[in-house]
Amino acid sequence: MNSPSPELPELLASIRSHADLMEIPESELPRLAEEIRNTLIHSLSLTGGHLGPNLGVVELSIALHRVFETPRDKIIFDVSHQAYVHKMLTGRAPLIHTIRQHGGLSGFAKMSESPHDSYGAGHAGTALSAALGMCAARDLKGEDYHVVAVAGDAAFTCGTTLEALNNISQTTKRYITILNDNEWAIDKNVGALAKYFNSLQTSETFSWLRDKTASFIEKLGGTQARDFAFKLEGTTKNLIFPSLLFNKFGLRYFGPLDGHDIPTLIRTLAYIKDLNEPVILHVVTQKGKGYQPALDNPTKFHGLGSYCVRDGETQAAPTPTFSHIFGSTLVEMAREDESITAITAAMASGTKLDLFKEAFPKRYFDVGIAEEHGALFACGLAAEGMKPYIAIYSTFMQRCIDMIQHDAALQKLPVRFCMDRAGLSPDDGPTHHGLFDIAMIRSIPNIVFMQPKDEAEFVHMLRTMNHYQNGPTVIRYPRGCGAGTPVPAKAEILPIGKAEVLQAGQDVTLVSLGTMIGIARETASLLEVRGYTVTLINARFIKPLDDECIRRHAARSRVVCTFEDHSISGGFNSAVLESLETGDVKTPVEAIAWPDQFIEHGSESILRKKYGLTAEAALQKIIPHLNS
Ligand SMILES: Cc1ncc(C[n+]2csc(CCOP(=O)(O)OP(=O)(O)O)c2C)c(N)n1
Ligand SMILES: CC(=O)[C@@H](O)[C@H](O)COP(=O)(O)O
Ligand SMILES: [Mg+2]
Repeated sequence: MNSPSPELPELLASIRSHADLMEIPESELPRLAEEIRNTLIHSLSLTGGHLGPNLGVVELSIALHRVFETPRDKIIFDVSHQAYVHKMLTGRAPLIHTIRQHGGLSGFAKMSESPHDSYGAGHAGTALSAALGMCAARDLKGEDYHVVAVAGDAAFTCGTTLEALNNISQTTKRYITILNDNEWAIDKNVGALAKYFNSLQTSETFSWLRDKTASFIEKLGGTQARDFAFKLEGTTKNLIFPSLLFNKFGLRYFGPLDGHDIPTLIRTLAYIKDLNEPVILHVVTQKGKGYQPALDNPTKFHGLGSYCVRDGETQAAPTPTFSHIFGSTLVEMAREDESITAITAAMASGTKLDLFKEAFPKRYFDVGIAEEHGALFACGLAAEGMKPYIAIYSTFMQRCIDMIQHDAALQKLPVRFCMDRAGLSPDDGPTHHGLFDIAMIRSIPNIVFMQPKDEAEFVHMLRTMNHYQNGPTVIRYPRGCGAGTPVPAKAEILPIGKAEVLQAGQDVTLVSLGTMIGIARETASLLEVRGYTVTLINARFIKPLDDECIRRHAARSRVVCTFEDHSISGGFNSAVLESLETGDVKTPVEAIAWPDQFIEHGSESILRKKYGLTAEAALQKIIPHLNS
């Protein structure tokens, strides 16, 4: 990615190091904040990205970088989708126009991108634990740098965050957590803690504090700031006892503070920086601050593609996506089947379970960013005769492997695991690609595991899942649309473990999984124009694999080629190889799959070409076997 860097506004352009940031008079920092906001709004209108979360942390990021000095001090962002401002303040403002573009900046903190990114992420609930490990390392090495974990309110719905909280005070005396509370996950945040945080914000005391703080703190500095911080803590402790919960975890609580008030943030951070006890600072921010369309629609502006700066309008994306079909099919099935329930782990919009929520609010559960809990909750529902459908992106389902194995499969509980975003998540990149789930799941006994070749087959598979009661079923499907096959009026129940033979030939057997059927079909055509005859199998089931069908066709071909949107390591190709070996079929096997490495971010077409997930690449692999 080497498009020229657009000109940056004056103050932002002047920051190449921490010293440059410190040169800017404090009175000019609000202007810097405005410059950063404008740059974000304009730059992301072209590239897309996580606009709302970043607009919300502009002042907080400035204050953090005024008080702490990275890379010596460590700032660890939870998810790190809100780290764009941090990137801009650590020498990467001239590259902000490359964010999420192939070869450009990552949309997340990334250790290999900059020494200022002390810890990378993409999944939620990692910051507090990783920061605690860093504190322990610092203490053991006898060093004295600061470690700050910055986590959103929804990160406090993650089990790992609560597990870290439970451990902090027994591990270190110097630990700083910032709770960035904007009341939103991607959709509205849920759960008891969200309610609790919210009650603090709306309390009269916080309004009083908000009014008083700004004028009061401006007059302060040095020891007066210290006094103020004590007052702030004392006031909130006495009046609305927000500190109670965190005190029980051994953390000293400060806040809630207005997270857009730079002087207050700087004074408070400077005060808590050297405390010899673990601290949590609760700041209240507005997701999307400074841009009306983002304030009006926090869910849309959490993360989006390109948009029009004037009104925030985006180009309509092609529909129906697999997620849409999932959401609407589930609603239809639930009209006839009252035992159907739906569970999301804070991804109602992304998975389109928002359709189900609207139709059947009582049978819909948003558990927060708590995939493991969601999966166990689904097991409980299934154990009591309900039909739970839990929709989770492939990358986040990684957290549920234990629940799928130990709880659902071992006990043959008919939980329906619906795995969206299986395959590439192009702009998010390696933290989000769903390229490992087959390897993780196919070794689990008692599982039915499938992937549809197109939209119509997806509906049949969802119906098949609903019918199947002998154990857990898993279905993987990709981001976006398939071939556009019309959704059938009447869904069929597919025979479990039976592949579909789309055409039969003698020379080559192509075994395709899911929407890779498009590339497999193209490969078949390229072979046919060269005079070869081709068998084309749509596998449908990863488990149970249709051994009989695949072995029979493979045995009479000169070469087999498998196609999957998954890592080569342990995936569908491995399943076919195992099957052929067990069946004593000696035909050579080629694979079109992602290599055994983390795949960077970038557009789908660039990545597929680069890594050879194309019909041309398949042909190159197959032809030598036919010439020999
Ligand atoms: C384990 C996991 N599940 C789901 C997600 C998807 N996700 C990304 S950001 C986000 C909401 C984060 O909300 P919060 O932490 O409050 O930060 P905010 O965006 O509000 O600043 C979710 C659910 C994720 N990144 N990781
Ligand atoms: C940061 C995060 O995890 C989500 O916001 C993710 O970027 C959403 O991806 P989709 O656009 O595929 O829903
Ligand atoms: Mg939030």
